[in-house]
Amino acid sequence: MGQVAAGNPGGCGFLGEHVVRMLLQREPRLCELRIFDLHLGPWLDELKTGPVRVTAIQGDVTQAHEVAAAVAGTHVVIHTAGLVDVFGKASPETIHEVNVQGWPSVTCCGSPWTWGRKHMPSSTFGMGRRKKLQLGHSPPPHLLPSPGTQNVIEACVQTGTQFLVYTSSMEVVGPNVKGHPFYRGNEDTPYEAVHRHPYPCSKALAERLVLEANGRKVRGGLPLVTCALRPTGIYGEGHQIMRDFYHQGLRLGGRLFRAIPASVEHGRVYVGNVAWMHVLVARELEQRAALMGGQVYFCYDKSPYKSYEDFNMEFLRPCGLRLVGTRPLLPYWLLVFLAALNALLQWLLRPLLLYAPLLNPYTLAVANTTFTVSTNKAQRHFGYEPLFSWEDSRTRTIRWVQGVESSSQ
Ligand SMILES: NC(=O)C1=CN([C@@H]2O[C@H](COP(=O)(O)OP(=O)(O)OC[C@H]3O[C@@H](n4cnc5c(N)ncnc54)[C@H](O)[C@@H]3O)[C@@H](O)[C@H]2O)C=CC1
Ligand SMILES: CC(C)CCC[C@@H](C)[C@H]1CC[C@H]2[C@@H]3[C@H](O)CC4=CC(=O)CC[C@]4(C)[C@H]3CC[C@]12C
Repeated sequence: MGQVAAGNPGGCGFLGEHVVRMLLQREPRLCELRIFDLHLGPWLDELKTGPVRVTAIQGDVTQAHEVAAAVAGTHVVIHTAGLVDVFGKASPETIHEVNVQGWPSVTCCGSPWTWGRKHMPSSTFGMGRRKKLQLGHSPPPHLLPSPGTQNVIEACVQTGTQFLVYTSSMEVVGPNVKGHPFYRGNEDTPYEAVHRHPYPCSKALAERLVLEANGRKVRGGLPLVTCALRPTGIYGEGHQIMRDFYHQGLRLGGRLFRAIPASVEHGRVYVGNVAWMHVLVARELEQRAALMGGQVYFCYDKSPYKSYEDFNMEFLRPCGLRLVGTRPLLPYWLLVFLAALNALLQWLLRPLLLYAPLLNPYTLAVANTTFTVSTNKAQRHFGYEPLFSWEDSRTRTIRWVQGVESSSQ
C-alpha cells in the first residue's frame, strides 16, 4: 500500500489525542489525517504545519451524513469516539445512541429500550462462539434517532473505506454483575459476561456490531476488515480521573484513604501503548486481513498488577500524596451503603442538579473486583511490543500530574 489517509472519530479525547500524535510521529506513509470530534481541542492547530494534511472536523457520530463526509476517501478509520460515563452523567439512552446505534434495531435479551435498566446483553466469552445480535423491527424512518458506531460502520461501507479499528474496552468482558474475578485472563479465557450498566452494555453491543461487520462488502466490492481493541483501565497524560484523585488528595491535606483491599488487582495500561497498538493495527490490517479481521485484542503492556488505588499511588506518591491505611478504612458494607445512598441522591436530585460522585454501586463493584489480563495475542498476530516501558510510562505520568499541580496553582 502507498500513502495512507486516516480518519479518527473521537480524536480529541484522552486516548484520541495520543492516537493522533502517535499516527503523526510513527506512521511514515500517512499523508492525510481527519480528526472528527464533537469538541475540537486548541492543540490541533499546532499539528497543521507538518507534512501530513491534518483536517479537524467538528461533528457528531450520531449524525450519519457528518460521519460519511468525514470518512469518505480514507483508507482506515480508527474509531475512538465514545461516551465514557460510569457516573450517571448521561442517560442510558444517550450512552447507547452515541456508543452503539439508534433505536431500536438492537435488542438485548428483551424488548428494546429496556436494555438500560433490566435487560443487558449476556454472553460467554472465550468459548469460540459469538452470539448473533437479535435484530428487532425497524421503526418508521422519521422515528429513527441517529446511531453512533453503526454510523461509522455504514460510512465505511458506503464510501469504500476498507479498514476499521474500534476501541472497545475490557468492560465488554467484565467485571460481571456477579463480581467474578478475571485473573490474568486472555482473549480466550471463559468468563460469564453479564452486564447491567449502560456503559459496558453499550460497549459490548458496539463491539459485536463492529466484529459482525467484518467481511461486509464496501463500495467497490472489497471486504470490510474490522477489529476491536480492548484496553483495561487506561492511565497517562490527560487522565481525568487521576487528576480528580490528585485534587481530592490535595483537599484532604495530602492524604487519600484506602477504600479497596490491596489484594484486588486491577488491569491498567499506559495510554501511549494503547495508542501504539491502534497505530500498529491500522498499519497491519491490510497485510494480515485474514488473521486479524473480526478479532479482538486486549491492550496490555508491562504495567504492574496492583489494586486501583495502589497503582494510582505510583504517580501520586511522588507528587506528595500518601495513601492512609494498609487495609480499607471503612468496612465494605458501609461503602456499599454509601454507594447506594449516592445512587439514591443522584436520582432524587436529578430534577435540580447533576450529582455524579465517583462512588456508586457500579464503580465500587468494578474497583472491588479483580480484573487483569495476561496475553500475547497482539504480539503473535501483528508483532506488538509496548513502545513505552513501565518506567517510562510512570515517569511521563508523574511529570504530567506535577504539571497539573503547577498549572492549577
Ligand atoms: N478511559 C479508559 O480507561 C478506557 C476507555 N476506553 C474506550 O476508549 C475510547 C476513548 O475513551 P477516552 O479517550 O477515555 O474518552 P474521552 O471521553 O476522553 O474521549 C472520547 C471522545 O469522543 C468524543 N465524542 C463523544 N461523543 C461524541 C459524538 N457524539 N460525536 C463525536 N465525538 C464524540 C468526545 O468529544 C471525546 O473527545 C472510548 O470508546 C472508551 O470507551 C476503553 C477502555 C478504557
Ligand atoms: C471510591 C471508589 C471505591 C473507587 C473509585 C474508582 C473508580 C472511579 C474507578 C475504578 C475502576 C475504574 C474503571 C476501570 O478502569 C475500567 C474502565 C474501562 C473503561 O472502558 C472506561 C472507564 C472504566 C469504567 C474505569 C472508570 C473508573 C473506575 C470505575
